[in-house]
Formats: sequence, structure tokens, C-alpha cells
Amino acid sequence: VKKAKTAKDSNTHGLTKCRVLLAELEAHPDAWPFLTPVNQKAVPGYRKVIKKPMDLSTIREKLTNNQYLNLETFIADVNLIFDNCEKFNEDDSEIGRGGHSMRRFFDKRWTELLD
Ligand SMILES: Cc1ncccc1N[C@@H](C)c1ccc2c(c1)OCCCO2
Repeated sequence: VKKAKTAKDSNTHGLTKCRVLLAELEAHPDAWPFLTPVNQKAVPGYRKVIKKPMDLSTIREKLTNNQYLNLETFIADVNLIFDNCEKFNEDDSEIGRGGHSMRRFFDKRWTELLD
């Protein structure tokens, strides 16, 4: 029997799913370009092209600081990583392919975790 969903319940369960999903993304073999913020001094053009940088360590920090209201706001930040990657990297590049691989993995996993 499904328990009545209070706002708190949905939030708690949503945050548990965020923790599970983030741990899996961080452990993924193709995650290496996305683990830490892009060093904008080392990557010419990045600062100009990418308006909202995002990476897995920043998401980890925000989750730890309770900055995600629900699963949706967490998913939006993860998708920002992949959208930035597609914008800056050729599809036929190591980082570009890694971004597509990670997005496919993430899309599959969060849909599996939905109630
Ligand atoms: C996700 C992303 N998109 C566009 C550019 C870089 C990145 N990731 C960063 C962490 C990175 C990956 C590979 C790199 C790199 C930096 O240092 C410059 C030298 C080549 O090796």
C-alpha cells in the first residue's frame, strides 16, 4: 500500500535518489572530464561560450549544503553539465563522446528511480 506522500516525504525520497544518482555519475568511467570545474584559464574560449558552468563536484557541494529543493532542480544541474559539454565539444571528440555516454546513462538511471 502506497504511503500518503507528504511534501517532506517527497523531498526526503527525492534527495535520497539524488545521492544515489550522483554517486553513480561520479563513479562512471566516462565522468573524468566532468568531475571538477573546467579551469577557464586552461581552456581558451570556455568563459565566453559557457554562461553557466557546472560540474559534479559543484553538484556534490550543493547537495551537501542542502541547496536542492527536489529531484527536478538536481536533474536540471546535471543536464547543464551535458548541455555545456555539447555546446563546447565536437560530438566526435573524446570529451564530446563522454558527455553523450554520461547523458544516456543518467537518463536511463533517473527514469528507473522514479516512483
Ligand atoms: C567538460 C569539459 N568541456 C570542455 C573542456 C574541458 C572540459 N573538462 C576539463 C576538466 C578538461 C578536460 C580535458 C582536458 C582539460 C580540461 O585540460 C586542457 C587540456 C586537455 O585536457
